[in-house]
Amino acid sequence: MHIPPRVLTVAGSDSGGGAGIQADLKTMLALGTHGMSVVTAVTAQNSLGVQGAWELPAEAVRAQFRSVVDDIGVQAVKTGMLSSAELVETVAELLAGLRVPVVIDPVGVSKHGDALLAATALDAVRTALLPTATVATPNLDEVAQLTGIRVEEEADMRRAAAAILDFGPRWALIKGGHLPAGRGESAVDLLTDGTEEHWLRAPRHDNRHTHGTGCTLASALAAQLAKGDTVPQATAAAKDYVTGALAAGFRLGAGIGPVDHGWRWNRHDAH
Ligand SMILES: Nc1ncnc2c1ncn2[C@@H]1O[C@H](COP(=O)(O)OP(=O)(O)O)[C@@H](O)[C@H]1O
Ligand SMILES: Cc1ncc(COP(=O)(O)OP(=O)(O)O)c(N)n1
Repeated sequence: MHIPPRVLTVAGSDSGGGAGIQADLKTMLALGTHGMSVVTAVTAQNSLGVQGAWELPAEAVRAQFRSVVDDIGVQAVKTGMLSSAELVETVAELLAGLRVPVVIDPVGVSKHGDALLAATALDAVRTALLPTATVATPNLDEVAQLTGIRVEEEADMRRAAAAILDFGPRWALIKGGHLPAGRGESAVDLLTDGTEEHWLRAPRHDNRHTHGTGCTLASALAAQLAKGDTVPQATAAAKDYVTGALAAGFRLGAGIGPVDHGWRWNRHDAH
């Protein structure tokens, strides 16, 4: 009997299905793993933005985590929207007791500019959550929030990675999706543990339907780690998956549509 590797996401729900828990579980399935979830918050969200958000009690987060870990077991974990300092501290404490790869996506603000993490939680992210990470995957806005460093060109990404590594994750993956791009430029991310450096480049797609890129990349990375990849191998495979999903992103609603998590099976001709 084939038993797929088990991957856990600890994140918020996106009612529109493009980001958050929904993106994570679709990604985990697409990459041949069994996805499981600890829901931290529920958002009313669609292609136009976040219309509301409700956090779950810390006790509910702890109970979901224990139910999954103590019975089913996990081979990798990914975290996303954690909402408040209390939930960041709760999740950090739970992760500290695990001996599996952990991908921390320090989600701060959605693509539409809606806050998904309280400003008062940033210290807990720096001091409690990031030290539990095998890989931390901030985008450039999250780098600025956490370190004060404004990345304006590729060369700044090295300094940003060093500042993120100072908080204690084993690897930093600095996502360059928000870099101002010239025509024909690539979408570049930097993975480093302070010794090795891997620059990941992919064709930049001029597609506005990019909702969920960050969640998708971090979940793909966790799924690949659960399957036994090294961090550089897992990151390369995750980058390939998110690039394909983004290229196939499609229009839904009146705003920014989602990436296509089923792009390896589906075909969308009209964007
Ligand atoms: N227009 C694009 N074309 C190709 N890849 C992109 C594009 N925008 C972002 N990416 C890639 O998507 C992944 C997520 O990056 P980013 O958008 O920066 O994160 P977030 O969704 O957390 O803001 C990264 O690998 C990044 O390089
Ligand atoms: C519930 C929830 N979690 C995380 C996000 C942010 O997702 P991300 O993949 O960074 O995508 P964008 O929001 O930037 O499109 C979210 N929106 N909702």
